[in-house]
Amino acid sequence: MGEEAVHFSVVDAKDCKQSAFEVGDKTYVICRSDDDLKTSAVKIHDKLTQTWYCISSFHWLSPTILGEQPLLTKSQSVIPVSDEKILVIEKGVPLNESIWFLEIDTPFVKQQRKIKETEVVSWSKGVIGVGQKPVVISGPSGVGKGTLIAKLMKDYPSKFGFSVSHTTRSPREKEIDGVHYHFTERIKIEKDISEGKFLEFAHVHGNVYGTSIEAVESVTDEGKRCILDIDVQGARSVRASSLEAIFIFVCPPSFEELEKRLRARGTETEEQIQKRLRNAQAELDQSNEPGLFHHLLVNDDLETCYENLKKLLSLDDDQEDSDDFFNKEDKETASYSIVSKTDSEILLQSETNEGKNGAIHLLALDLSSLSGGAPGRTRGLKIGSVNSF
Ligand SMILES: Nc1ncnc2c1ncn2[C@@H]1O[C@H](COP(=O)(O)OP(=O)(O)OP(=O)(O)O)[C@@H](O)[C@H]1O
Ligand SMILES: Nc1nc2c(ncn2[C@@H]2O[C@H](COP(=O)(O)O)[C@@H](O)[C@H]2O)c(=O)[nH]1
Repeated sequence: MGEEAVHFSVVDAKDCKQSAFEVGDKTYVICRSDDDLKTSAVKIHDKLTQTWYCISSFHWLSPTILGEQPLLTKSQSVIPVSDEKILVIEKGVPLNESIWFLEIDTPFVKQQRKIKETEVVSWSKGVIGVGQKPVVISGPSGVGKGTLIAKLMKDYPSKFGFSVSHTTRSPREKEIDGVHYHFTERIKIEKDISEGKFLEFAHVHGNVYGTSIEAVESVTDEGKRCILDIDVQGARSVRASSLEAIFIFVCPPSFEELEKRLRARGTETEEQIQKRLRNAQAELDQSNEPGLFHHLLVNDDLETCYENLKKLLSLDDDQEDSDDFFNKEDKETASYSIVSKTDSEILLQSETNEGKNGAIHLLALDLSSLSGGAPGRTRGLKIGSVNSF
């Protein structure tokens, strides 16, 4: 962007310790929590019912605030970017720690509001770049999903990361807590699910299995492509979520061969094997459903199937994550204020980062490619330096 193209329009950006914004029929106040002055609190005023939702002994008047919350710094710069999200820039931290969105009416928030029957908002950390799309692998029990994924992890340890699911089933011999699964109690997983910490969950073969938002995001944050091994119900839920992924269904060469593999694995009782085989038929029936899986792979000969899986993954035209900007320039503490906004771009001005000749450092935050990450992260931010003046 050239010098002449820089316009400072008057925008509704609040730059202070407490910010209030009207979006639709509601006013959102972002402020410090009374209990812990470093964390944020959100109060919501509904103009239609003239009701305040803030921490209260009446639970229906306390808003539910989901997601990891930003630590409040000396001040924030805040502006609504759409009817769905408010952008919050925290000051005095490295830029890649400073960009947050308060989701006020995204599909995820709408869904949670219905479930909880109260006001809900959700914090989501802004992340530069899109990362590679996660890969969801489904297929009947015993078809070889785990075997294929293990080979991929062994051959490409720096490229792929496994989404470690939670389950209420007991560990098998050689299964390690935190590596193969997070083995958990039903009461604990149900509480976490009700608090919106899970991307998806399902009752599978008599146990609860679920993918936490953290399981997926921690892999993507490491710069790796996340692999999910989940059943068809889970795949369906992820398909309906904001997470954009590649969906692969692994089929057995025959039902007889599937049964043979399941028995040969020797990890289930006869009763469990029968249950898994019944569920296998139902899963196979859904594998061709339009709009569910992008690819079907037959796992007959393991090596051939593995080669086909590798081909599918390398053919995918995902963009590489580009965090060059942060690597080069902005690991250091920065304080940026919002100075102007268009539909797709926000201009930020550094307060501390003046150039040698006293020039003001400007950054353009491009919101045009925001893509659905799992709730908890807003990926697809692009950022670039604007000519100083
Ligand atoms: N192509 C193959 N040919 C023969 N055996 C195979 C093949 N692929 C996997 N197996 C074997 O089949 C058994 C089941 O494989 P695996 O545990 O990977 O299945 P899975 O789909 O992950 O099952 P689950 O959903 O129950 O976790 C294992 O003993 C594995 O070694
Ligand atoms: N919906 C989900 N399904 C999951 C998850 N993790 C695993 N699974 C599926 O469960 C069955 C059984 O697994 P097992 O380890 O007991 O053999 C298998 O189909 C997995 O794909 C999850 O987080 N969500």
